[in-house]
Amino acid sequence: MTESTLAPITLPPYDWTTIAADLDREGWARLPRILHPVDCALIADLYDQQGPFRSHVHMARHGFGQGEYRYFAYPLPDPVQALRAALYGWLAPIANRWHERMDRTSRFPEDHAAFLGRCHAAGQRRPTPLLLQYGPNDYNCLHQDLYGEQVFPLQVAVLLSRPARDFTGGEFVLTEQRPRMQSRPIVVPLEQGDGVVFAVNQRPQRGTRGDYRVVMRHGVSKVHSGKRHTLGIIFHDAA
Ligand SMILES: O=C(O)CCC(=O)C(=O)O
Ligand SMILES: [Fe+2]
Repeated sequence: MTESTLAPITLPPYDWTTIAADLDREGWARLPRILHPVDCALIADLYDQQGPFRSHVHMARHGFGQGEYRYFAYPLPDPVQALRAALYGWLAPIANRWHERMDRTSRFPEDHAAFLGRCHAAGQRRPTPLLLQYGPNDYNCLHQDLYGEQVFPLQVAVLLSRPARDFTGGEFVLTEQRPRMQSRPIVVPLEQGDGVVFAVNQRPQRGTRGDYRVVMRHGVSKVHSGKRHTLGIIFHDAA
């Protein structure tokens, strides 16, 4: 199938007040049915084409886990570009509140193009949206997608495959590291087309004596059978 068969993407009418409250409380929130199953299949099918990508990473070679991913090249395929820009618009105010609560001085512009301008000026010019592919026994070690000093504190992953039908195992996992405490594990059940928005690294947590910072990481448990594809949307570009 060709890229041109991908229809324009608009976001479902989410309740962003509830999403913001979930993010504040838990550090993640579900974005149900952000992509239609047809678009999920079309985007996953891009994986085997050369054209849309700038690089190909075999995770085992870097100690990142087992499985592979490809970073999209600019210009991004329409639906990826549309999702990235639309999601940023809703997430930037939440990111700004988080920065304020964490006593960070920088604030994010309303518009994603303006934030990318800042990344590019800082030497972070390479696109970071990616397509991941996992087969049997593949997994993704806990990590943080940091690519330079410019960091947007939230990112989104969209499950493109059907759990139990296309693959088994392969759960999306988060950990939360609180000061002076052991890490807390979180499993996020996703259906095909569901997105999850989550903290890239630090986030503020409300405590009895004001806000403190917790550190989050994300990864994927071992895939037992089948093939699992994910679309990753990271808002900062890479050096
Ligand atoms: O495959 C997944 O669910 C996780 C992908 C990931 O690490 C990312 O989108 O940054
Ligand atoms: Fe990641």
